[in-house]
Amino acid sequence: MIEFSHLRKVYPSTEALRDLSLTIPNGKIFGFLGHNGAGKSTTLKSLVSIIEPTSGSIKVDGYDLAEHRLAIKKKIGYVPDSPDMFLELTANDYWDLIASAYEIPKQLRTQRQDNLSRLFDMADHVDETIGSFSHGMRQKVIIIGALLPDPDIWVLDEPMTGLDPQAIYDLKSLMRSHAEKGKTVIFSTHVLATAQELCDEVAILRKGLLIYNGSVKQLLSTMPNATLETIYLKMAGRQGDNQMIHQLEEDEHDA
Ligand SMILES: Nc1ncnc2c1ncn2[C@@H]1O[C@H](COP(=O)(O)OP(=O)(O)OP(=O)(O)O)[C@@H](O)[C@H]1O
Repeated sequence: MIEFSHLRKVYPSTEALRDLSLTIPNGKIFGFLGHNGAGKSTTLKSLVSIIEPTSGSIKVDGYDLAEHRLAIKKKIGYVPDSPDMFLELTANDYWDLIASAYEIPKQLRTQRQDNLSRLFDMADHVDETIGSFSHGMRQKVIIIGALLPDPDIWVLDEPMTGLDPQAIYDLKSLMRSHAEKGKTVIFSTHVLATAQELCDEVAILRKGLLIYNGSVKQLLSTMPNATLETIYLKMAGRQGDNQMIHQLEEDEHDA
């Protein structure tokens, strides 16, 4: 279980998170939704200790993150929002780094790496540099790296961006089966159909504020026949969206 308590993050020009409190249970797929700049990545980066919150606390299985940082980091596999890192390394070099940081026994590492690289169609590319890969292939390298230590907690920041349909399908299956084992899967996405299909619970952020936290089923039951997209746009979207779109269309027409 992960508990965020009164989390705030203030950057020099923005208050990215405003008093965020929520609990993420084990055994569920938990989605963070929100417009660009809403605070999703800031929340996930705080959980994986890439940034330090201005105030508030995070507990993982009852242990305070600030006091047990290293032990908690070892439980987490993280996919950042951009895969453009370590471009000069080969895929295999990158996974080497992860394997040594997480102290994965050699045989286990070989077995998991083989399985994951075959699943994600990367087996023929392990000795090529990450910089030579397409965006989707880079994303696959990062995903394989995050899953290599078989961490209990998956923290995936927009993990499907750039992936091909087969890889999206496979990743969704992996996420579902990880949650079914009672483990934790947290991800952010802008694709509301995916969130509706995959998430047990969601948090919707708007300009750093939590505006909904609860089950997707419950949210859908508030508006019969509506999709998560419709409900989300009513809660987090711009007022008068349709009016603005009509105005744009009219302006185009007049030009
Ligand atoms: N390193 C930083 N320095 C200054 N401001 C930052 C920094 N990182 C994020 N911010 C600001 O914090 C706010 C929240 O950003 P964050 O990346 O958490 O949003 P997000 O919901 O993940 O957005 P997106 O959907 O575009 O990825 C934004 O206003 C952003 O400009």
